[in-house]
Amino acid sequence: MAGAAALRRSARRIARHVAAAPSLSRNPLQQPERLLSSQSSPEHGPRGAVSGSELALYPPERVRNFSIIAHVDHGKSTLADRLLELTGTIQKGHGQPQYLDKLQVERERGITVKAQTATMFYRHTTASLDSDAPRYLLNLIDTPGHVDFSYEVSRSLAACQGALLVVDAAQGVQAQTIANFYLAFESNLSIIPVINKIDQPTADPDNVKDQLKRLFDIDPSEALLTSAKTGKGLEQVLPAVIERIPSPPGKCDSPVRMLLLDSYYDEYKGVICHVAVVDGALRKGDKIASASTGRAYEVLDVGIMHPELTPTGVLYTGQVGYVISGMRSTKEARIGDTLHQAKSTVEPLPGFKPAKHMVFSGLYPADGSDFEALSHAIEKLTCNDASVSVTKETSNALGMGFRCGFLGLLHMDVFHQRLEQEYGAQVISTIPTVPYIFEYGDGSKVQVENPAALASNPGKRVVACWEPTVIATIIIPSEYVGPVIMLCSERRGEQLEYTFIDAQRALLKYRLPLKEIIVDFYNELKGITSGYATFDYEDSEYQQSDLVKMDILLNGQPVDAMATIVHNQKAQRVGRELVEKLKKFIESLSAMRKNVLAKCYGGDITRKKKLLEKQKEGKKRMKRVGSVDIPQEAFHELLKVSNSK
Ligand SMILES: Nc1nc2c(ncn2[C@@H]2O[C@H](COP(=O)(O)OP(=O)(O)OP(=O)(O)O)[C@@H](O)[C@H]2O)c(=O)[nH]1
Repeated sequence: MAGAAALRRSARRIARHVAAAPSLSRNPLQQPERLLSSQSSPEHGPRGAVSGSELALYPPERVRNFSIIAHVDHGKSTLADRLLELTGTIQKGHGQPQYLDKLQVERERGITVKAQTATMFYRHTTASLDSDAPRYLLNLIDTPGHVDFSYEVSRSLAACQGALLVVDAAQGVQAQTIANFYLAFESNLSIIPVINKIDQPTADPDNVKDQLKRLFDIDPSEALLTSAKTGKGLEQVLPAVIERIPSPPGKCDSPVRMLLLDSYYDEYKGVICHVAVVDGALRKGDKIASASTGRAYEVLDVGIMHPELTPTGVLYTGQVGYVISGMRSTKEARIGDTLHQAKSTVEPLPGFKPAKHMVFSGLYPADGSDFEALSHAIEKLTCNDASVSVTKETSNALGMGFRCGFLGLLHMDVFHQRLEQEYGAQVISTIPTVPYIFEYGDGSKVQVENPAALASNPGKRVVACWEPTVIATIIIPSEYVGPVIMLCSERRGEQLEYTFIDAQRALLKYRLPLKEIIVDFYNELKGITSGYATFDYEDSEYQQSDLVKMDILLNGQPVDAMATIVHNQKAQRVGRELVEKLKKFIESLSAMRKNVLAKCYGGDITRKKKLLEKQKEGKKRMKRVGSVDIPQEAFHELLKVSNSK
């Protein structure tokens, strides 16, 4: 229980960062119904054009840049929708919920993968309807909640001075609430707690207020109570943003200096960079340069996301928007780079820590002849997801392919799905692995991202190995503490903390080897806690470990794509399970090999064609290794075994 005191101590430090609530007399809640109505105006109609001279009306003191952060599914994107509607940025009932989740994969999975920015214009009125009431330019950044994408969150926060910390009124503080709170806290942001989903029958906002107080020392009176579903309480949100979040700092008279937040490739427009203008102003036609490469560019187009790209010809100090400058590839648009007025010397902005790749996997074309097509698809997709690392590799089993580094398993899965959906690529991915470090007898050390690569040093004797670890935070109802502790110790975890966040729920902190959590840990955790556990992790140091390489032989031949590195004590068990599973898959092949036309007596040629096509498809999804055909699914299924035990 030692952690409770530490949590309280850090909470006291935190209190300073939680934005103080305005006094009631200043509280604009007194006019809820008016503020709730859409604020679209002739100047800034929904999706309407915005001119540069209009943007000039928003000096830094009239700008607020804020993120919405939360545990997954606590309602960030829905809240963002409501705020966009409230300000007339999108029309009410536009028929597309979670408007800012634009990717097909985001819509299908109901998760946010990419942070998205939207600029809104808002008249802040606290008294009667006052046409002279000051107008504000608000930049809202909706961020992903899943742990794999916390890199997106930390990048987004760099453009913000404040954050709405959304907490589900029934579920309360969860693992990613804590992680995201600390990200915002460490970025010195003003934090506005928003207790959302108060319409739910099981909502218990008072309990959530207690948790916020206990964990983060947030004064209960500072929390806003909302339902993004019914609209209740939403009228408080934007006034709180204006009153509690500071305006962006920056020097209006200095040469332009901006932070490159994100970039992506558009087939028609080329590379589009999202930027936060820190100092000065940026105009179409300006010459800008990259602080990291020194290359100069001409600004061809500049504008805001309102919420689609809206050209304005200019961006002023403190504003967030986009720039198109003739960059040929997103490789030139390094995220975290400083762009500045060409021929001026400027202090580069702090930028970001580079993305850390936690999981590596080989990606191969399902049909070897599709290598060029896969190469093209990966190149295109990495233009829009720069957090994936890619190097070419060759496998004797699968031919030519790529070794890719991902931020986590979900990220890997999403990348895989996007390759299939957006580029029609059929991909086999090998068993995911984590970056191990091996030391050889001659004192040299190597980072091993592909287990098969260990074999390429046959003359070298391994004398020591290290594996990456994470610090995992798990929140569970207290009756599940026993099984969760057992699960963590089975996964070679070391307990660091055990506290209670309220009368019913416990918080456990464990150091766990990354390998032990990358697949199936979360599923198992959910399974043993009836779905109540939430889980988050941050990477930690390497620890020395007793690791061995395990090869799988088919007809006596090692299949390099199935090689894996496992803990010595688990090698036997994992090996047996892998082989049993593989056997099952290979046996099921006989069904695909059979004469599919055997039962078609005479008749319908189209039916026969269909059956043969189906069989051809099935065969296409197999890889011949030695004299054995392996279905594509086998690779996918095997990875689950190799990592789960
Ligand atoms: N009852 C109720 N449901 C809500 C409310 N706000 C959001 N939801 C629902 O909660 C679910 C998750 O909402 P999202 O807005 O996608 O949550 P999110 O935090 O953006 O999720 P990620 O992007 O995956 O992190 C959706 O089914 C919403 O319709 C609310 O105030 N009340």
